[in-house]
Amino acid sequence: MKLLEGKTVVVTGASTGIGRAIAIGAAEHGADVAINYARDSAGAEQCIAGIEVHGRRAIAIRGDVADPATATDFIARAVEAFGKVDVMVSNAGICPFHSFLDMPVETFERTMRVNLHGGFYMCQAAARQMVKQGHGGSIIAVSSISALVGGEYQTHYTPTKAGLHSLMQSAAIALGRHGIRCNSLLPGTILTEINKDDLADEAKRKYMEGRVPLGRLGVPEDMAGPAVFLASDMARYVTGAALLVDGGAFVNLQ
Ligand SMILES: NC(=O)C1=CN([C@@H]2O[C@H](COP(=O)(O)OP(=O)(O)OC[C@H]3O[C@@H](n4cnc5c(N)ncnc54)[C@H](O)[C@@H]3O)[C@@H](O)[C@H]2O)C=CC1
Ligand SMILES: C[C@H](O)[C@@H]1OC(=O)[C@H](O)[C@@H]1O
Repeated sequence: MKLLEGKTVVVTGASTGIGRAIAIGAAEHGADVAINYARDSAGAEQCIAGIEVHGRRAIAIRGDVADPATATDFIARAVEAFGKVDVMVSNAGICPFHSFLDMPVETFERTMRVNLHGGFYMCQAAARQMVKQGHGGSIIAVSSISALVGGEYQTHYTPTKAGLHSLMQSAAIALGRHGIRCNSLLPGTILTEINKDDLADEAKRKYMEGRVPLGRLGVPEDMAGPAVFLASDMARYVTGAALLVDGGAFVNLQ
């Protein structure tokens, strides 16, 4: 069964990793997809090809999500191409691992701007379009298990992920009357570019794997099904919720 037939899905930071897998998963379920990407044109092209393989239309628009103008431009270009926006997946993010006591101001501020401010601008721009269209919609923020737990080298990052989930809770209230659902997706540890260096440390990787009851770290494609579910009418009464997709890592205390 195709869950997103006839829908337009927009995904930020989709040239790689989780964003790319969600964009392609949405196309597999019948959606036309607009992707935002920062710099990696080759990655964006691969994502477009992955969408088109499923017989769906795709466009890629370059832009830094930290700039509010990127969000209005992205939504306008998606509407120009496909006529509407039904689903926003705000996925773009960075996690430059760094210790707390000597965190450079620029690293802290950039992480905030990309992850939290960027997510706000993108979700707001999509919501404005959905309200104008008048037939509801679904907004998904890619938050993290890190919204729930800390990380020694992620003191600048985990607050952005908690903030995104909080944003979805408040937006769910603000937008419920318009039939727009807002939820967050909380991936556990997923093997992507964002943690390639961190997990190159064999001991760290083994430790992280050992924490997962399902016995392996995640891959980007593990996020596609949960995102498609939240985007689809199967989740028509789900809003303000957080869907943790971590192989069971969070509950594995002892
Ligand atoms: N990999 C993991 O273990 C987890 C990742 N996440 C989140 O998933 C999201 C996707 O990350 P991954 O796929 O893992 O890593 P990734 O590094 O492959 O993907 C991040 C994407 O965001 C894009 N991006 C970064 N800054 C941008 C900007 N200023 N403007 C536009 N795009 C920008 C990158 O170009 C890249 O395509 C991030 O928000 C991350 O925080 C959440 C939980 C776990
Ligand atoms: C980048 C990290 O490996 C990753 O990001 C998250 O949000 C997860 O909690 C992991 O720590």
